[in-house]
Amino acid sequence: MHFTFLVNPAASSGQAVASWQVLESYLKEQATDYEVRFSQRAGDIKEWTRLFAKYQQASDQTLVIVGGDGSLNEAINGAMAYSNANQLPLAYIPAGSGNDFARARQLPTDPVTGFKRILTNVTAGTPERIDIGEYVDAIKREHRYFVNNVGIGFDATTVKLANASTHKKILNKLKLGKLVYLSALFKTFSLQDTFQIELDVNQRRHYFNRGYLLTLSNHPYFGGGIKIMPDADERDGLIDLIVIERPKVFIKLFVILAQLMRGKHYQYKEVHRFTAAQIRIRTARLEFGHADGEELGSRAFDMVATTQPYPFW
Ligand SMILES: Nc1ncnc2c1ncn2[C@@H]1O[C@H](COP(=O)(O)OP(=O)(O)OP(=O)(O)O)[C@@H](O)[C@H]1O
Repeated sequence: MHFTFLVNPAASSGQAVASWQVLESYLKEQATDYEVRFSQRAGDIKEWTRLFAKYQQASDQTLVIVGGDGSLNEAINGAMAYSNANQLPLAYIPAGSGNDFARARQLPTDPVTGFKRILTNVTAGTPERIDIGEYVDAIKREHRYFVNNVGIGFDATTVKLANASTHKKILNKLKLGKLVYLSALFKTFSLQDTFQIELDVNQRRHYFNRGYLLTLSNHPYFGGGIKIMPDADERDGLIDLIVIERPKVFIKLFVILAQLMRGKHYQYKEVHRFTAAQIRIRTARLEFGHADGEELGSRAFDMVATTQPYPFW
């Protein structure tokens, strides 16, 4: 049994390297047959996974991604770029700052415990099938997969501002990464405007004039541990969507967001929740978007989103 580790040394502002070092000592101690590659830049993990899926599917080699949600997103997009028919099971050890995918699957954060679990599943030959999201955007002619969420509006603007933060690296090193998002969040309140949304769900069309936050998801979590859709199920083969409109009275927005943190936001008329096999989303004006925390830029969207099960060790 041979393991190939793809490590993103930039994940969690460099802290992923420490996770890898802990794991590597264990691998050496156990005389595990392994090799490791460190990504040099964004895109490496996607390309390496694509090549791995292409050339090594039949062998007893296991690919293990060590990084955050963005690294896993790259791996899925790489694996799916090669083949839809014969999916390459992926193993994943969370070492990012948000780690929402790991949270949803209750994966251990300790890399050695995580690896032991992977080893057990690989030995038994039983990968677990978990939904991954997929969308096709007609405006950008874009086809992408995501492991957690796609966001348009509020959360995407927060991602954009947090990534642009000049203090991100330092605060992450001090384990104060949440402050970056908190400060970006406050800026978003002053910057984010409302936008029109048109949805097609189960042969019905829905219009929202005061769209503020739109999140598509495979599971309950977004934004590094916030349960935005507590009832979303990552194994039901359905895609989950929430739209929050900005209330006419601005202060109510804070009430809704505060209730969101307690999982009690569905009661408000500004909160709209959908689950379906397929959802079409159209927005008219330019809005920021993100997929698994990776920026999609500022654009109008016309996307059809679905899910499909994917094998993970
Ligand atoms: N060597 C590298 N240098 C810089 N960026 C890289 C490198 N390798 C990969 N990346 C990019 O780093 C970004 C962040 O990675 P990732 O999402 O895994 O970590 P994170 O942001 O700390 O975790 P999370 O998404 O769980 O919060 C991704 O966009 C990925 O493409």
